[in-house]
Amino acid sequence: MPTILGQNQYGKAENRVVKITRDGATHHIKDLNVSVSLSGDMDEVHHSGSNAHVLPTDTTKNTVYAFAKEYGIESAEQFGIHLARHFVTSQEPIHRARIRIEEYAWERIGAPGSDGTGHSFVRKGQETRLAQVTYDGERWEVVSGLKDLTVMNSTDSEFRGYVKDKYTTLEEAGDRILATSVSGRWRFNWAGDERQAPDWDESYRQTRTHMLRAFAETYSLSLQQTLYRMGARIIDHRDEIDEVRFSLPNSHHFLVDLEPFGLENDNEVYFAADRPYGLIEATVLRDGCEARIPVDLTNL
Ligand SMILES: O=c1[nH]c(=O)c2[nH]c(=O)[nH]c2[nH]1
Repeated sequence: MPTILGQNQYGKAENRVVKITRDGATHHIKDLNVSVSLSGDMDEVHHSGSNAHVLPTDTTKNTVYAFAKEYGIESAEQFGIHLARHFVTSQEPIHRARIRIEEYAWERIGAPGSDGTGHSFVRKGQETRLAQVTYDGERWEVVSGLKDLTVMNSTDSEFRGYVKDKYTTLEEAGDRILATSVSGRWRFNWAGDERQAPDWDESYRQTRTHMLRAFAETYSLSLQQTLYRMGARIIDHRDEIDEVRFSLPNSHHFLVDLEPFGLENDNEVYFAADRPYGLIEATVLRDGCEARIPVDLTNL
């Protein structure tokens, strides 16, 4: 049977790179997990086994570490841009590079110069920051995001007025807990001019703040409505972002029946279920813009 080669890509996944920048006794940490994925004129290695076009995955790993020294790590996005540009412009057979980065945040233990050492850190238990940079020699795409940002509203959430059929048992809730672990991605409209690049770190901080403010300040009629407000607030306030997608598990908190113990449960004691969970997912777009973030965020 004749066969043909379909989509293919290769590279070194999950290069763990930690960069310490020493400013006298005050040190700074960048802790990244960098995955390189290259594609292009790679038919021969699959068909005949010729490696003539193959830059070894080992080399792509080495490049990540060398670039941490040569360019430093200003932000995950900037680091990804250096790497993507390098692979596409230095290797003729490579036509497209996709760099995915997870960033783990560290917090100082104490303040440098007062009660801190300047070199002691505790890993932040909150979200993981994400960045993906794709370059094909012409077009850039930068998508940033986060995962595992766990948030809760202990009131100002209800869920009523939904469809009821013969299988519906859910009681309407006028005052419930709304909790989720945010997985979000946002796509920049940056076209590749370094002089017009956003301040990636500041953009991340602001976007995260808008997302959290919208979660906190929305009187929620459903998680779907809260999701839309979170996305719309980002699009409204951040000109550099055209598209936001969220995947929000609805972490259900069920009131426990305390009656068997002769106790009243006045919206105080809940069972936090871990599964199953409602899964609410949607994209919010700037009007006139195209949706390009994949529907399934585990694919990004
Ligand atoms: O915010 C919610 N949206 C739903 O679609 C839904 N479905 C459900 O059972 N509970 C909830 N909550």
